[in-house]
Amino acid sequence: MNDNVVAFIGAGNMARCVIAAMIKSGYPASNIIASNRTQPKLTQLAEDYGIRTCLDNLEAVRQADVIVLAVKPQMMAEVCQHLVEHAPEIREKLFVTVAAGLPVSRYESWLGEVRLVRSMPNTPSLVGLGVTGLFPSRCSNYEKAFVDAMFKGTGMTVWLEQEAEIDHVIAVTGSAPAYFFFFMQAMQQEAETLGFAPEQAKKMVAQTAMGAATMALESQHSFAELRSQVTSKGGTTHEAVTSFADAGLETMVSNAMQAAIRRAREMAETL
Ligand SMILES: NC(=O)C1=CN([C@@H]2O[C@H](COP(=O)(O)OP(=O)(O)OC[C@H]3O[C@@H](n4cnc5c(N)ncnc54)[C@H](OP(=O)(O)O)[C@@H]3O)[C@@H](O)[C@H]2O)C=CC1
Ligand SMILES: O=C(O)[C@@H]1CCC=N1
Repeated sequence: MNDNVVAFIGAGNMARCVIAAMIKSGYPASNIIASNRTQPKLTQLAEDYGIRTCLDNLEAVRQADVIVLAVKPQMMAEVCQHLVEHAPEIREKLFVTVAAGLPVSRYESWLGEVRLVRSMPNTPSLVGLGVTGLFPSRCSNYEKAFVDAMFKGTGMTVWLEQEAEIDHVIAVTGSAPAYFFFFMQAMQQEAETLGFAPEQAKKMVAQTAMGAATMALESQHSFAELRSQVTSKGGTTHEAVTSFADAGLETMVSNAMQAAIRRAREMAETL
């Protein structure tokens, strides 16, 4: 499987996350190539992971068995149409896309009836603690197994039966690191107001988040039970949590997740 050459078109945040995961799980750097419209990120990727890079998307896809489309959704039509116009033979290759919003039918309108996996990783993939949702179209079992292995190093993979579930994965895991970062940012700000130095406050908050997440993963208890273990009757946590509840935390979270789903659907209609 490691003989397949994988080309990343677009070498931004998400390409970097997946490349890091592949290298970590032992994929040969010589079989990974990234192309980007500008040089700086390519130089960094080559330095960090020893992969091959180029500035020409066509050069990258011509060498590849698997093509990972990792540009922003707004750029995808232009990128796909350029590839297929100048290298129509790539229609025979396996495509993987990381883009939010764009449905399989849109890729088929640009590329024809290609074999494609829609993926939705998240940024913690960079440290092997991500979650990636995967939806296959026209793929063989071998190709699904290959893509699963490609993303295994991102952390956890979840194969989906319905394409619409990709939008749910966006809300639950794809966009979600930002929710936690926002929460931690707010906690750090308050910790600094209380007098902790910025670096110290950041570490205290992040360590607490990691501790809580690790406990949740290792424990059989529900989130509600774990929360109640922290909450002494008549104590401090009760006051803090009641303040969140009174401010409508659950509704806020639900609204935010639904907003992410709505935007993914809008993108599917407008891009
Ligand atoms: N960030 C995230 O958490 C997640 C993102 N995604 C999806 O991943 C995709 C990429 O997002 P992200 O990595 O954050 O975005 P980035 O902006 O970091 O990366 C996109 C890259 O594409 C390059 N690019 C743009 N146009 C072209 C082109 N014509 N040819 C070659 N390269 C090009 C850009 O180059 P330049 O350096 O010149 O700008 C940039 O490096 C999006 O579709 C997004 O929906 C999916 C899951 C999570
Ligand atoms: O914000 C976005 O559109 C992308 C998809 C999920 C995370 N980042």
